[in-house]
Amino acid sequence: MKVRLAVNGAAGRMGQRIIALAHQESDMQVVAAIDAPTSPALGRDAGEIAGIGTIGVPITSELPLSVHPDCVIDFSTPAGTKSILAVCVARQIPLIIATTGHSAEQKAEIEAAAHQTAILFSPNMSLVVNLLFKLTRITAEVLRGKGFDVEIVERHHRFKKDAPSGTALRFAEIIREVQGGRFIYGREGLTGERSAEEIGIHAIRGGDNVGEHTIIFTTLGETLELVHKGHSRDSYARGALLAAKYLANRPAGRYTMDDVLGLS
Ligand SMILES: NC(=O)C1=CN([C@@H]2O[C@H](COP(=O)(O)OP(=O)(O)OC[C@H]3O[C@@H](n4cnc5c(N)ncnc54)[C@H](OP(=O)(O)O)[C@@H]3O)[C@@H](O)[C@H]2O)C=CC1
Ligand SMILES: O=C(O)C1=N[C@H](C(=O)O)C[C@H](O)C1
Repeated sequence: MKVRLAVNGAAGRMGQRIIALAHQESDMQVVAAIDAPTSPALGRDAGEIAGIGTIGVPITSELPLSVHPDCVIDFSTPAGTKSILAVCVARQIPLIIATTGHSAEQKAEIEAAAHQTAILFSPNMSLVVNLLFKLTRITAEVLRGKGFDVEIVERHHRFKKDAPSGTALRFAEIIREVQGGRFIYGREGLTGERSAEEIGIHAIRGGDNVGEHTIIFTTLGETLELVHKGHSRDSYARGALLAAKYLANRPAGRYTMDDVLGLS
């Protein structure tokens, strides 16, 4: 049985890679491709937009009622997540939310929706970034109370709409869960000396960088840096496809990339 996949944000950078890589999988079939109601890609074939030739799936502004996917992957915008979340809840379709930049209120809505359908919500679908979440937690536990300052630096392409990245925020949350502290977004002016509880978060934007994150643990005399550098969006896309195979036909509930990757 093939996993029937719908993609939200299908004409975007990630949506195109999802469609291209899913098309290569013998056990997957792209059955729907959704994008913004204002998208110039509406009505065009999703495979052509993704650069792989026609696949017989037009880009639409909504999930057609006649199409029944086993799973939806969302790489869009917070507004795009809101629309597809309502559809997936109403139609009981498992949903992978890879979009970032949601408000606290929207994150709460996503968590609540997991009571009604299967939801996997992760700011990063890469295997090794998810491993780095674990390594960061271990490092924070070992260095807790030993006088280390923690700062997080992320770099992304000039087109990215949200800052800091969802992944940087997740790293910061992990530090705060282990050590306590408060987030400081960049610094400017007469800030005074750094206080021990600060967790600095810094966003660099430029060029075509597909994503880099550095978690800096620094003290008087030495520094430890944990670094991930993405080279291609395909690392995120492959993780999302693995997640779709895992989530298809699961009952309602909140699932994580740790479940998918066996990192729990
Ligand atoms: N979790 C992860 O591993 C990763 C997450 N991301 C996140 O995924 C998201 C998308 O990234 P990226 O592909 O680079 O961005 P793009 O801007 O290239 O793609 C987003 C797509 O969503 C479309 N869109 C906008 N509004 C809606 C809507 N209401 N319904 C459906 N589609 C809509 C956009 O259309 P239009 O351009 O016409 O507005 C665009 O085609 C971002 O939030 C990014 O941070 C990215 C990479 C990895
Ligand atoms: O917009 C991107 O490109 C990325 N966004 C995600 C994030 O905000 O964490 C993940 C990855 O870094 C690429």
